[in-house]
Amino acid sequence: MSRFAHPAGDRHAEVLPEDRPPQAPADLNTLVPTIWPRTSGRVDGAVTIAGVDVRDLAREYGTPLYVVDEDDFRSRCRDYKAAFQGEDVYYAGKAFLCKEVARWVDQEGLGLDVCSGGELAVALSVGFPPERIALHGNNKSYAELERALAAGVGHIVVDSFQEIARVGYLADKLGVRPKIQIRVTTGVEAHTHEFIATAHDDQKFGLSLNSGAAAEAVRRVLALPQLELVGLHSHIGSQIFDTAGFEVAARRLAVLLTEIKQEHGVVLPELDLGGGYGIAYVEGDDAPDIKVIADNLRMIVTRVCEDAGLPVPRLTVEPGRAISGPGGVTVYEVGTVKDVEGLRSYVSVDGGMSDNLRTALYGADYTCVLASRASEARPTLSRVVGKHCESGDIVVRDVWLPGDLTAGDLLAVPATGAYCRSLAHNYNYLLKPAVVAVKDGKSRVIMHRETEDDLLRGQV
Ligand SMILES: Cc1ncc(COP(=O)(O)O)c(C=O)c1O
Ligand SMILES: N[C@@H](CCCC[NH3+])C(=O)O
Repeated sequence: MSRFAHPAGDRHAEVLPEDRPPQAPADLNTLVPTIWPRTSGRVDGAVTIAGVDVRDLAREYGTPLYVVDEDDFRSRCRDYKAAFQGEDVYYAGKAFLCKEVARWVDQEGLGLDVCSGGELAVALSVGFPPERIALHGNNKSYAELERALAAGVGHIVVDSFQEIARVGYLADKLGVRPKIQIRVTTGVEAHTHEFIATAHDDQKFGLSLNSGAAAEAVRRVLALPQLELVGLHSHIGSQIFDTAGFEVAARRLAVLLTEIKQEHGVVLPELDLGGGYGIAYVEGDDAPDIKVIADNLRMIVTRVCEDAGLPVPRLTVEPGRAISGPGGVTVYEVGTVKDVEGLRSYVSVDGGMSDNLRTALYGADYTCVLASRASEARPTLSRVVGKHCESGDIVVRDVWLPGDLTAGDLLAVPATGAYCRSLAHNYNYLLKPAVVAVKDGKSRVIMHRETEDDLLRGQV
């Protein structure tokens, strides 16, 4: 739970003036380990990531800048692989994908979840093995499906009756027999922001268990011999801390597996429980331990299936945020500092809602530190804002920053490795920042900063 959470307990609720943090932390220079990349620290007062000083990064590549700690990313892939040993882990590319990240995911032996033709194109462009790719999406086009089938993508996760017909038609046309999972809406009300909960009935994803649509989808897929129905899929939402929702979903899917066996005599070998594992954004956020989640999920599915006399299916999980989020840091340069008497200090940086939409979109919590030097100046309650023409353009809603903060200082916002670059946009024609990977004291660009030529290309 966030330090600044609303008393009602909704971590995404608007922070009201009376909810302001009661007192400043004793030391503004400390990097709280749970929210910074595994290799970060301070040297000479400045923040370093993987041994690289953020001042050098800002000088060499400019700001705003996304910094990705390669070892942090890879180590989290390994953590998931170890926790789910014998099962399948697919990285959800929507969290953050580029060619280099696709290579890391491939080298670490994970699968890849893509949900558009664009994500698929990135993966295929670096030779990501198609059999380890799963294609998701609630409105996959004929072109996207055809490309995926032609490439030999390992799983298509079907999301509607129309799509089942489309895939059936295309499989016939191409002479292939794709593996199909059915995305099931389990009716679980995940404890997260409304916009990122995906398993209650009143939303766009999946086929409802309650209404019988999921069971009907099973019938329709089984009726098409050109499709190989291999399993069920559920994704209950994102940034979830409370593991109970995963367990309820797993139980409900296992019940459906039993019903499928009774109705069709078919035993499905796979169960995909999706992603959604929360990460710490601010001090006090208590991210679930992946080993505990893995053990619980396995135990529940085993118990339900054994009770029903079913073989235990192979599990798949699809973490996105939990792999790329913690290793990412955004570095900004301070442009102006404006004290609003009796309220707070407004610190404007050179990016904003175009490089991190999450605060504006979900009221998400972030924190930040002065990164280019240490300071013992008096802590000042501050709001870090961007440079967009929008008063909701907030990067960090409430944070204590040193009172001597000034133009030219660098701020670093941790835990921005997921859903920041991937949600980036060009509002006000700001340029999407570069992404730099750091490792063993070295840095390299893995996504170039956009240029004005990029913005003007395609305009007449
Ligand atoms: C089907 C599916 N799998 C995996 C994910 C990844 O979620 P997260 O980044 O929260 O782990 C998502 C996004 O919420 C999703 O829609
Ligand atoms: N974009 C969301 C997560 C969406 C997950 C995809 N279904 C976020 O930043 O939290």
